[in-house]
Formats: sequence, structure tokens, C-alpha cells
Amino acid sequence: MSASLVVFDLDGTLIDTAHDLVASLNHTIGLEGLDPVGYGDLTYLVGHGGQVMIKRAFSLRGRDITDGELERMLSVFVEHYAGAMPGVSVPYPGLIEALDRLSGSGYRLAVCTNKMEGLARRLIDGLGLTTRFAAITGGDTFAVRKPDAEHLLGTVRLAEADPKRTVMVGDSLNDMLVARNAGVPSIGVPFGYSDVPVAELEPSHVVTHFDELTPDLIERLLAR
Ligand SMILES: O=C(O)COP(=O)(O)O
Ligand SMILES: [Mg+2]
Repeated sequence: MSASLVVFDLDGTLIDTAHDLVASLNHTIGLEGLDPVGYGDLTYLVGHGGQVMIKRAFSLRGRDITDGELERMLSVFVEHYAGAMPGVSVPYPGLIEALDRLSGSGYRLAVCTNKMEGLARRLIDGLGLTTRFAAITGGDTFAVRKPDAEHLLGTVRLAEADPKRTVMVGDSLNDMLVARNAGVPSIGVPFGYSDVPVAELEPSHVVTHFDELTPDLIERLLAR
């Protein structure tokens, strides 16, 4: 039988990255004289990769940005963010226990994030979590990214698992859409960076704490 897989989004799902993202973004846009963004802005800014985050921060402040400026700002951001990693970013409560529980029951685990793969790997590595994952893919791993089904299906292939035995866990619209597009059940978490309540994104199921993420729940969703 081919392997079963639980795929996690990164920012706002596995790891609370809010403080470090805000610090590095504000460092970056501050160089251009923009007023800092706050934690409340992350629901609009995060989930589509670094470029979109910077572009949206500029638009929040009513400023246009050229492609050349964007490229320069992105490298400033990446250098600052990568240099501080893992900073004060931490796994959400109960995550490690949930990963232990799922691995212990034979599930493979993977990460599918729109963060650049290099940043994602550095963060996951800095938190000592790399060996837990059969695959880690980012917004620049494939030619497409979430919500394109191929980002998730490519992650499943790298993890050598069965898409029919895969569940996606995420905090935002792109996570629910990629799951739907790939034909896999989704689990929403309410503690991330969605701009609407996660239930409104119509995941197959919502867990409010990782204590609720059990092999039994995964099997119930796969049986539907
Ligand atoms: O916007 C990003 O950089 C990534 O966000 P994600 O991990 O929620 O996909
Ligand atoms: Mg997310």
C-alpha cells in the first residue's frame, strides 16, 4: 500500500512567524521611508510569498513599486530575515506532539509553503524539524505555487505518497484552494493569517488546537 501523507502549510500553520516577518518587513520598507506595518496587517500580507508581501506593504502605504525596486527590496528582506532565523519564531502549541503522533501511526509528513524554499528550509532547520518531513517545497520549487494543484501534487510525489491518502493542513485561502484543486481533504487552523475566519474558507474540518489533529481524524477525512 502506498504511503499516507499529512501536508502542512508553514507560516501561520506550523510556525508562528509573525514577529520575525514583521521585523524584517519593517526593516525593509523602512529603508524606503515607509511607516511600519503591524501584526494585524499580516492577514493581508502573508500567504503568497515574499514578493507579494512587499508589494502589498507598499500598496498599504499608498506607494507604487517598480519591478527593479521590488527585486532590490526582496533581497534586503531575504538577507535580514534569513540572517536572524529562526529568530523568535516557534511551533504552535501541541505541534510537536501532533507530529509525533502522526509519525508514530505511520503517516509521512511534508511542508507545502509559498515561502521561498530556501527560507522555509532554513527556518525548519533552525527549529530542528527538518528530519520529520519527507518533502519540503516552497513557492519557487515548481513552476507554479499554491493555489495551483500541481504545487501540492508535486509535494506528494516528492514525499513518495499517495494523493488519495493525503490531507492538507493550512491557515489561509490558498491552502484550502490547493487542497480542493488537488482533490484532497483539508483541515483549517484558526490561529494563522487568514483575513476571514478559517471556517468561511470551507475546509473539510477545523481544528482549534493541534491536540485535535489525530490519526483518527485523518482517517475519518480520508474515508469521506
Ligand atoms: O507568504 C509566505 O511567504 C508564505 O506563506 P505560507 O507558508 O502560509 O504559504
Ligand atoms: Mg499560511
